[in-house]
Amino acid sequence: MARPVPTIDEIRQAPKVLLHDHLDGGLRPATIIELAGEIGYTDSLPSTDPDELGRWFVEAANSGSLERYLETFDHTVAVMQTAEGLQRVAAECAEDLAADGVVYAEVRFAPEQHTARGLSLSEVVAVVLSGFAIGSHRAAEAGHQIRVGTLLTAMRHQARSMEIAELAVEFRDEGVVGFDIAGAEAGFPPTRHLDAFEYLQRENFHFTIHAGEAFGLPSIWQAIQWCGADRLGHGVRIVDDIARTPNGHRIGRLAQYLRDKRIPLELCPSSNVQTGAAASIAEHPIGLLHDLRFRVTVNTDNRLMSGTSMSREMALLAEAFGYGWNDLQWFTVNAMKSAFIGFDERLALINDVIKPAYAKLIG
Ligand SMILES: O=c1[nH]cnc2c1ncn2[C@@H]1O[C@H](CO)[C@@H](O)[C@H]1O
Ligand SMILES: [Zn+2]
Repeated sequence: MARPVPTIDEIRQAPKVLLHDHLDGGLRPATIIELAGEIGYTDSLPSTDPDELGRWFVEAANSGSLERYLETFDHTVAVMQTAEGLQRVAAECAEDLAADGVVYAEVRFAPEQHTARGLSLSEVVAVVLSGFAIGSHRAAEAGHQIRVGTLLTAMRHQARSMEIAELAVEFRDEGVVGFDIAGAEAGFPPTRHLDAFEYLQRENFHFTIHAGEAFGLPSIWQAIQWCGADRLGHGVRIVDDIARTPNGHRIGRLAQYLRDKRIPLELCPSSNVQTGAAASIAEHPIGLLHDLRFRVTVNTDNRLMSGTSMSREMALLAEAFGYGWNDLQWFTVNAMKSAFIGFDERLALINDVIKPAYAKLIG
């Protein structure tokens, strides 16, 4: 008899690892409303009822286009402009992830978007880091251990990536573990930011690049072969380089390279359905990429805009593809192996936290 698929409540109890989560895409609706009140932004909000506001974000983000999806961030970014606001949002992020059973998370945000009310880039980074520390501490007191690493994002349509890369390196001993570029993909190839990526490589630093989400193989190819990305944010369109044949699959050279080099794909199922990168969860290329043993990881992207959590993303996949605990452990270990913290720390989390917990679940 087939084993029942794990339920969301069971999955919440299992340790999970999240590599792709945006700080400005994960606010609690009630917090947005309170922060808006403090800075005089209330009249610009689509609703002042938390439940209604939460639904508004999901519906507005269900646009089928990345550009329209990204417009919803105007409201979250607007209320993340003060030291207190940023610290609170970061602390709640750590608490929410920990309560969902995430034991290690890399959370990203773009410092350049949070200076509208006079904070400097360094002040923005410092208060977010302190917020993560506060939230992780509170989570531990509530019985949930979490470690949060920070990624600094540069916006790909802007020209500040070198400055943000330097900022990331400046804070490397304070909790910033990597760098990223995000924003609209079509028309803004990663090679526009080559100087920043070359600088990061010279500094022996880590970076991921949003690529292969709203644009296809050329974007992925540039991110890996020109820019030297350690991981791919989404990368889902790598399936364009895989053809079904009567006997199996023909894997093109770029896809083969990613698979051979174990390049991690930060896949975000619900987000991809909302932006039109996948038709549905059941048709999401993660099924094929998992079967072909690419280095697949499961991520939330934006919990607010997708009305989701790490446990929910895993539960949706378990339901759609019949995944059991072995598969969920595989995704989790893949993610931990691909994290930007040191090898010793990754190994300790795999051996001391992840594997013992899944051993019990697998039974
Ligand atoms: O899936 C995505 N693709 C590209 N850009 C994104 C995605 N999600 C969020 N952002 C962008 O990243 C900024 C910093 O966190 C957000 O403000 C948003 O504009
Ligand atoms: Zn993203």
